[in-house]
Amino acid sequence: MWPFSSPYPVVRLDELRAEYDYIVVGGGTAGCVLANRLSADPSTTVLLLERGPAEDSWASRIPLFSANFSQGSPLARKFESESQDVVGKPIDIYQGNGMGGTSRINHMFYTRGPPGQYDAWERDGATGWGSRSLLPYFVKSEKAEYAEPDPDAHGRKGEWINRENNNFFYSSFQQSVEACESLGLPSIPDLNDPTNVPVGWARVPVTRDSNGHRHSTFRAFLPPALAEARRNNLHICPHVTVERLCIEGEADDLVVRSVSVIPTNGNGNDGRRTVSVGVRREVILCAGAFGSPQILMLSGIGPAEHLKEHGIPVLKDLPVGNNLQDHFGVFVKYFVPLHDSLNRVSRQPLYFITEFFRYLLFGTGVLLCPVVQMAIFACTALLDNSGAPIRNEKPKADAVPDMEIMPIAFAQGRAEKDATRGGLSLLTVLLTPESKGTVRLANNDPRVAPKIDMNYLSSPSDRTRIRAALRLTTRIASRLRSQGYDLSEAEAPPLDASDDVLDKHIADQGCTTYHYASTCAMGSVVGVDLTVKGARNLRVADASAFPEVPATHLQAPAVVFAEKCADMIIKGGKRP
Ligand SMILES: Cc1cc2nc3c(=O)[nH]c(=O)nc-3n(C[C@H](O)[C@H](O)[C@H](O)COP(=O)(O)OP(=O)(O)OC[C@H]3O[C@@H](n4cnc5c(N)ncnc54)[C@H](O)[C@@H]3O)c2cc1C
Repeated sequence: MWPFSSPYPVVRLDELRAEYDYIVVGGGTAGCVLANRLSADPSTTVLLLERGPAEDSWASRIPLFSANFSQGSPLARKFESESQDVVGKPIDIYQGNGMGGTSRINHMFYTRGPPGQYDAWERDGATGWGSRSLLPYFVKSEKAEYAEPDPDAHGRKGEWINRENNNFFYSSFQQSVEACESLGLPSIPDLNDPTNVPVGWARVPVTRDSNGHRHSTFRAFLPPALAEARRNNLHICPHVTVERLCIEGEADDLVVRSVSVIPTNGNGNDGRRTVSVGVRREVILCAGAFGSPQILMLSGIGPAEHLKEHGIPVLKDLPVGNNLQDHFGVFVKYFVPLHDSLNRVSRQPLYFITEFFRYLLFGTGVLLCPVVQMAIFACTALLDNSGAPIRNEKPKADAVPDMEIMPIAFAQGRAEKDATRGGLSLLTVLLTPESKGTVRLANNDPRVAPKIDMNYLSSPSDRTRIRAALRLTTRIASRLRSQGYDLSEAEAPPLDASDDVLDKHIADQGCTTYHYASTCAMGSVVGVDLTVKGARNLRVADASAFPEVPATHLQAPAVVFAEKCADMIIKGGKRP
């Protein structure tokens, strides 16, 4: 129902019950799924605790506005990383802050990831996490709203809508398709069908509903009518920060008894007003790749030496916060005609007003945020020294692409400053990094961002592969130009650039792609049932639990981790 006719049914901190069966910490991408599934049984009580707000305004659902997270949105939280050697400065990190979490501010791409990667996880010991085991969970949550989705690969009855971008909004996308095909990178007909070889170019589906609104996991899994219907057994409490878990027992038999919560925006005495809520069965952490390890460490589960430095009694020595991964990206920027670029919006106010009314009246146009509609996936091992795909080396069905190029019909920097031209960025991304960073406590305050060191390109193989990926990118740009597309270098290395020139470009244009993962990795921190090692009733089910960062965009895998976690909890019965 939209707009809301009555306020969203939330529960205040002072209204919480003394005890719940399940407490879900973090109402983000994964947390909304878990709260939905666990509260489906009316005899089960569930509490969902979220640091940010629950309001879901009209503007926050318009794709273009809601993806503009860096302009001080209350739904986004900004951190600064430690200085990164590769770019010589800290990088800005953003995460969602509010019900729906990062699915409220992200770019809405719905991509599941290559089946070969999940199968490799299973071979490495993650029993039950192979592609065949995960497919039913992808299908369960999905409502695929396109013409004829293959029923073996897609769901049509789930809660979470995704749809294809049928027509290309900017001509650079069609030009990129032609460039790919002439270079020997074929079409992937359906990026999310596990029977397709995941190498080539593909249209990227997005989580947007038929009204042209962002379909976050908040909208999908906890819509107002459902929250209202379940208000007796599902309590949703926004604007609170989980401080720590109160845990009893010995190192290999820990039991969480309660969760300590404080108001997020409180100050002075109010800010320290701690409420303790008891848990009968389990606590599930869904506070994201920075929040979940932070809460574990504040609760005494983490690297022993680090906890001692902060005066935190060590309950369990685990490598929490290690294994931080992200997809490192490098912008390659070109000038293109202004009319073929989102940069036009800021140059021509009249154009923006026309597009605004076009969206209001017809639900189409630039406010749908059609700046990325296709992406290119390749394996650097199958490129020659010049970056061109080797024609007689075909990837296998279980290939895991290690690079992605996203043509983005927008560019910052020089392209943004030129009033007469627009920008096109070819964002070149390393999908299977070997480099690992860390998340560590800055201090003992749960509201203070932890110290984040991404450690990008610390593995020599990562640098070699990002250079190879950039060579393919410049080759694609060269094809665009030879096809007659009006493109010239803004901030881009030339074709056949040396390693030194590429390294300088990487230092200038390296960036995060916001895919933070694996800080409570399966295998080292949680087991295959997502239970924290040594704990009886504590699981982690969000992007921090991935054994490694999936070679794709992360929201669909995060939802699948939540789906499988809920299924394991429901089938497993009572704990402890
Ligand atoms: C700008 C951006 C664009 C992206 N684009 C895409 C895309 O197009 N497609 C895609 O697949 N992926 C994309 N991603 C990545 C993807 O959205 C995230 O990896 C994924 O949504 C993370 O889900 P999560 O459940 O792990 O965490 P989140 O969704 O971040 O949820 C964590 C929640 O926990 C809350 N929380 C944290 N600490 C506490 C605490 N102590 N107490 C209470 N609550 C707490 C937070 O407020 C938040 O709501 C993007 C990410 C960003 C930042």
